[in-house]
Amino acid sequence: MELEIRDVSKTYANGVHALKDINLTISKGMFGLLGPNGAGKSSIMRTIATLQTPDSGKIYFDGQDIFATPAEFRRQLGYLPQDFGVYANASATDMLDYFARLKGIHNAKERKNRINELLELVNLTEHCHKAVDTYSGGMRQRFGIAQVLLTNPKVIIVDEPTAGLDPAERNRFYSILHQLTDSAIVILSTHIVGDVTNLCDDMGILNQGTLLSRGKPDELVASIKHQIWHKSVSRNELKTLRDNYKVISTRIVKGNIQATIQSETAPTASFIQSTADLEDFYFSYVPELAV
Ligand SMILES: Nc1ncnc2c1ncn2[C@@H]1O[C@H](COP(=O)(O)OP(=O)(O)OP(=O)(O)O)[C@@H](O)[C@H]1O
Repeated sequence: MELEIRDVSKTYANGVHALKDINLTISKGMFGLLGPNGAGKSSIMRTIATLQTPDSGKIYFDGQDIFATPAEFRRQLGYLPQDFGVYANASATDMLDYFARLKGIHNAKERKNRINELLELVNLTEHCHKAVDTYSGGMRQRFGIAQVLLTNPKVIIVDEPTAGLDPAERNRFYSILHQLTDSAIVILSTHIVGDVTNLCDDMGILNQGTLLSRGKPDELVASIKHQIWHKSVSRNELKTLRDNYKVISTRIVKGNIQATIQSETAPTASFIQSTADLEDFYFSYVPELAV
C-alpha cells in the first residue's frame, strides 16, 4: 500500500503559492504532517482527497494516477476535514445511516451492524441517539471518524483533528486513530508537535508550501542529539544571542526567559546541554517568531 506524491505544485487564484514541488511517498501506518498555520497542510490534504487538482505533478495510489480515475480512488478514501457540518437535531445513528446509504451500503442489516461496530469503536454507543450538534468537540471528532470509516477506507486523511480538544479527549482520539494504522495509510495534519511524537512512525515538516524535512521522528531527533543548549536570559541578552547564535525557541520557565540554541559545539560555558526532542527538531526548521 503506497501513496506517491510527485512534483506537486499549487498556486491559488489570489497568487498564493501554497504547494511548491512536493515529493513524498507514504506507506501504511500513521504519517504526521507538521507545520505552522498557513504552511500548506490543508492544501496538500485537499489535493490528495481529489477535492482540488494540482497545477502540476501527479499523485499515485498503488501505482494508479488518482486524478485519472478520481471516483475509484474516492471509494478507498476517508477524509475528515478541519470543519465538517452536521445536520441540526440529527442523531449519530441517523446521520451514519444516511451517509452509509449514500456510500452504497444498501442492505439494512449490514448497515446496522457496521454502524453499531463503529459507534462502539469511537465510544459513542451510549450517546448514539443524541443530536450530534449537541456533542462536545471531542465527541464530534469521534463521530467524524466513525463517518469516515463507514466504507473501510485504505487512505484516511484527518486534517488537524485535535485542535481545541482537551487532553483527555485528545488521548481518546489518538487511541482510536492508532487502531486504524494496521490496515490503512493514515495522514494526520497538525501544528501540535506532541500529536506527532505520540502517534506517528513517519512524518514530514511543511512550511510555506515546501516540505523541509521528512523521516522517522526518532531518527530526526537523533540527527540533532548533541546540538541543543539552554540558558536563562534577560530580554536584552536574548537580542545579542539572536545576533550570534541560532536561537530556535524561547519559553518562559518560572518567570524567566529560557532560550534554546542549536549549535554543534557549546556556545559558552553558561549554557546547559539538553536532550533534544521533536519540538527542538521542529523549531530548528521552523524558528518561532522573536518574543
Ligand atoms: N482556496 C484558497 N484560495 C486562496 N488561498 C488559499 C486557499 N486555501 C488556502 N490558501 C492559502 O494558501 C496557504 C496555505 O494554506 P493551507 O490552509 O493549506 O495551510 P495550513 O497549513 O492548512 O494552515 P492552517 O494550519 O492555518 O489550517 C495560506 O497562505 C492560505 O491563506
